[in-house]
Amino acid sequence: MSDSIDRLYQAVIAAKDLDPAISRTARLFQRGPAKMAKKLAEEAIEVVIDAVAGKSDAVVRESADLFYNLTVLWASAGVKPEDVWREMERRERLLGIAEKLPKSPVKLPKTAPVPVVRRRIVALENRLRKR
Ligand SMILES: N=c1c2ncn([C@@H]3O[C@H](COP(=O)(O)OP(=O)(O)OP(=O)(O)O)[C@@H](O)[C@H]3O)c2ncn1[C@@H]1O[C@H](COP(=O)(O)O)[C@@H](O)[C@H]1O
Repeated sequence: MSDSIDRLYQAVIAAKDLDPAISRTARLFQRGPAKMAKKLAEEAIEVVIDAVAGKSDAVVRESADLFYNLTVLWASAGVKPEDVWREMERRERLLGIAEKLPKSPVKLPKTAPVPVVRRRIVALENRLRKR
């Protein structure tokens, strides 16, 4: 999937300085981040509506529109896809570590200094399951 988004991002970068009369991307860059954000939000809502309605084909189409508008906003904000992939890999490693944390707090001998109470890292799926 990331290859497709990387290619889309390159296409968006290549299109942003084209004639706005023929390129939607150039038109979005001409109108600026607020318009880009509005389009992205609209697409996100369209994905939600179609998903709730059980229209999976429409979810596919609207998700492609969502990814397009997201890459446009990334480009405008100076974000590259690899920045996002790096953050996702960091979280994967972090959650991976969380998986290895003992489920119950570690029993420390009385003489040990009182540990700084940190928010226990709970794996994402556990958090979702508790909702
Ligand atoms: N991947 C996309 C892409 N996905 C979706 N869209 C556009 O986004 C629209 C979907 O948003 P909407 O549903 O809001 O469509 P709309 O209602 O007609 O739009 P508005 O009237 O609301 O502005 C589609 O109709 C497409 O025109 C895209 N436009 C361009 N790309 C790619 O971006 C690159 C640059 O293309 P140009 O912008 O055409 O130069 C190319 O590689 C294209 O393939």
